[in-house]
Amino acid sequence: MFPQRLDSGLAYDIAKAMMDGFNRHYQLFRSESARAKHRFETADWHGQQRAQRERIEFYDLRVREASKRLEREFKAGEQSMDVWQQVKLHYIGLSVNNHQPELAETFFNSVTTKILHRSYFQNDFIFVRPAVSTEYIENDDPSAKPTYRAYYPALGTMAATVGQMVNDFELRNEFEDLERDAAYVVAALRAKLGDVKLRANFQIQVLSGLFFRNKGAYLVGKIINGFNELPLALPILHNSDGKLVIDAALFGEDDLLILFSFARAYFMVDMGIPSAFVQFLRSMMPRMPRAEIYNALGLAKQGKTLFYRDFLQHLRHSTDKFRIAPGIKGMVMLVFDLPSFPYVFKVIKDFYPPPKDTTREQIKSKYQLVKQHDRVGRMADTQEYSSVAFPRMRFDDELIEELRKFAPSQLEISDRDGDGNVEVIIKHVYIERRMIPLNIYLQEAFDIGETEPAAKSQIERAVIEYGNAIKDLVAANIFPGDMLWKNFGITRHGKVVFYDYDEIEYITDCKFRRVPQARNEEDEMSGEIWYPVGPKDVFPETFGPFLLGNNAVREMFMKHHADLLDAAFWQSHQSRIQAGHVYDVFPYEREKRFMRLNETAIP
Ligand SMILES: Nc1ncnc2c1ncn2[C@@H]1O[C@H](COP(=O)(O)OP(=O)(O)OP(=O)(O)O)[C@@H](O)[C@H]1O
Repeated sequence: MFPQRLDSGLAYDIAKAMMDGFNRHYQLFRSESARAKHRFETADWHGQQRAQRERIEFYDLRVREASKRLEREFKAGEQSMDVWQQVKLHYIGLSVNNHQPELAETFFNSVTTKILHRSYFQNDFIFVRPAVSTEYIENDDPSAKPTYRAYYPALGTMAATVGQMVNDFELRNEFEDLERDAAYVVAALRAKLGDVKLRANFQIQVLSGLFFRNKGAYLVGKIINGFNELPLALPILHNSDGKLVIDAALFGEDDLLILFSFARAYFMVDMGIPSAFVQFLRSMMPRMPRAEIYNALGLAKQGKTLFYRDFLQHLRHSTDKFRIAPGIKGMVMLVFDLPSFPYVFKVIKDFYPPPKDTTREQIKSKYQLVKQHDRVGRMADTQEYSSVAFPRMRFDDELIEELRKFAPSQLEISDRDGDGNVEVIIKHVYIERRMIPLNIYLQEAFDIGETEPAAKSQIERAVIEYGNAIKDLVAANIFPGDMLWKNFGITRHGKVVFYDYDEIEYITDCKFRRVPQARNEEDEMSGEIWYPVGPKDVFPETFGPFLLGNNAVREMFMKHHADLLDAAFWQSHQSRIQAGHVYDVFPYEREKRFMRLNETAIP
């Protein structure tokens, strides 16, 4: 029932306390993100990674704080439905002039569902879709930064403008040679645009917050000329003397999609009006769901909320059925998908056959580790959901049987809300981007015939990228544990990404060993492992037989990545990480780096 009158003072107080809780959350989130600039300037790389990790926890802490306060001060959980209806209306009123109303609504949903018993809250009490618009929000405070700045260069002043764009961020460090770098950017732009005529509206718009991640800072903007818009990102790094350089110029949607990929750590950006940042970024990457843009900006709860809304809408407007995901079934995870929807759903099974020796808690902690770790473009991000309800009629019977058999504790089939529609309710599920499993990708090439040029280049790409993926993971202190092809997927951009986390370990926790010399002929001939193996022991020489059964694959692997079969490779990386070295991770190809231009200039 819609309340006719807002007559409960208590409802207002609850709404106000909730909004205070949200504002406190966003203020802390924002100042932690803004401090990334200082960490970048002082080359505090460990601090940057720690902050990236810790910021993920902020949201849940603030939700817990706010719900405790509401219980303590207002006995919020004992209030009537009428009061809660009014709380929501007051909250909408308080959100109208807020600069992050969409986040405030999500915060309201989190706190409300925590306080009210699940069966008690209905959609009337929470925001199932936005109530307050995020269009045209501006901060009228004269001291506030605008969301983006516009520059109007002429042909002859382009390099000076690029310099100005960078200087406007007022980074404290000196540049090695900003004029030179600006000239590189302009040359790269010329090469990209060719001889285009500059139209009256020619301009460069630059988001006013720098994007920080690991050891990099990124200027993000777009070039507008006539009806064309070209996305742009300039990575700024420290050189070995602590001076700054623009390392590359990234142009176009694809380069930006790789920079903002779901397989990387979230950015730190000082944003007054996050929805305006999202709109700007979406105009550059129209195919990237808003949910993933919010995730990339570190606003993961908003990402989760939007993903779920997109998913429900997709369900309403599609007719296909959920099915067991193509590929080799997991021993630990039961994976299913909806063909028309580009994500997979992963449920932890109730039991695991040997040699798997793990528990639900351990598996969850590995997924959590990946969430908090720098994913270096090589590990898919997952969203964790509990009690997700799907329409039963959209489920393939074979999939229901599979769930009944392997994950009965996670499955409920019932008409939970009594509306006559039977639902499949899954207690706990991870959702992540769907990729083509690498074993399937390779098999496609084998089926064409390994001598066919198209198949050959497909195998080559897969094997080289697979090795590169493992090497990036190693640099980030991750040992994948299970390196079989089926545990990696290939993305739309041809990047190989790892997605099977249950056996993941830190490189620094592993013991990389050579296989000992056989003691006698019997040992040598034995098909069994005759030497003692500790729980964290890894024998890289033994990877070959599992991975390299196919000749074409073997040849390519040995050409590019034979070092992965040598314990010394792993040991040397381990020592570097132990010595505190933080590796550079580039979300763009080496060929794009300006450094290469400098190198070629050296005789
Ligand atoms: N993101 C994804 N995109 C496409 N397919 C996927 C994805 N994640 C998993 N799969 C499919 O599901 C299968 C099982 O997934 P996963 O490897 O995560 O399970 P697991 O139980 O941990 O496996 P293992 O038995 O190797 O430990 C994969 O082999 C693959 O075929």
